Amino acid sequence: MAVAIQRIVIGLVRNSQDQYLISLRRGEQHLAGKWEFPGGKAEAGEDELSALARELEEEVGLELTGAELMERKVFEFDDRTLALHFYRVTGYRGQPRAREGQPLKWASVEELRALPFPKANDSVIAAL
Ligand SMILES: Nc1nc2c([nH]c(=O)n2[C@H]2C[C@H](O)[C@@H](COP(=O)(O)OP(=O)(O)OP(=O)(O)O)O2)c(=O)[nH]1
Ligand SMILES: [Mg+2]
Repeated sequence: MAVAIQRIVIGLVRNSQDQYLISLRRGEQHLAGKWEFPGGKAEAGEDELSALARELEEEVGLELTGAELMERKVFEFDDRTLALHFYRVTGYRGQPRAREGQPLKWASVEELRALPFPKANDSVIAAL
């Protein structure tokens, strides 16, 4: 039987200084030690924009008001295959806060290029 590939939604949130919101994956998480843009797994039957809005609220306390799809890719990690949906967040309300206790910061494109991110992020970061 075919197994559905896990859908992941990811938000690139940019501030007025052209910095992007990132957090550190930790502990037992897949890809611990890598930085990431906020996001996570879409639930069964949940559309991707709803999932993105939910993840941004849960992880960083932002209310999503607009987003555009940047890139969609299926990526095979050593141990799993994910369908990643990268969105450029075009509107949001609120100030970001680390609602899950994760290290959270704003980083310039130059800093993003120097920090460790999952391999799946390479093309999106290159496009910024
Ligand atoms: N959030 C996020 N995940 C990424 C990025 N790049 C990348 O390969 N991933 C991978 C890591 C994870 O395997 C998956 C995201 O799932 P997640 O672990 O954040 O899931 P979740 O927020 O729903 O958390 P959980 O409830 O399962 O703990 O996508 C990225 O930039 N941001
Ligand atoms: Mg997550």
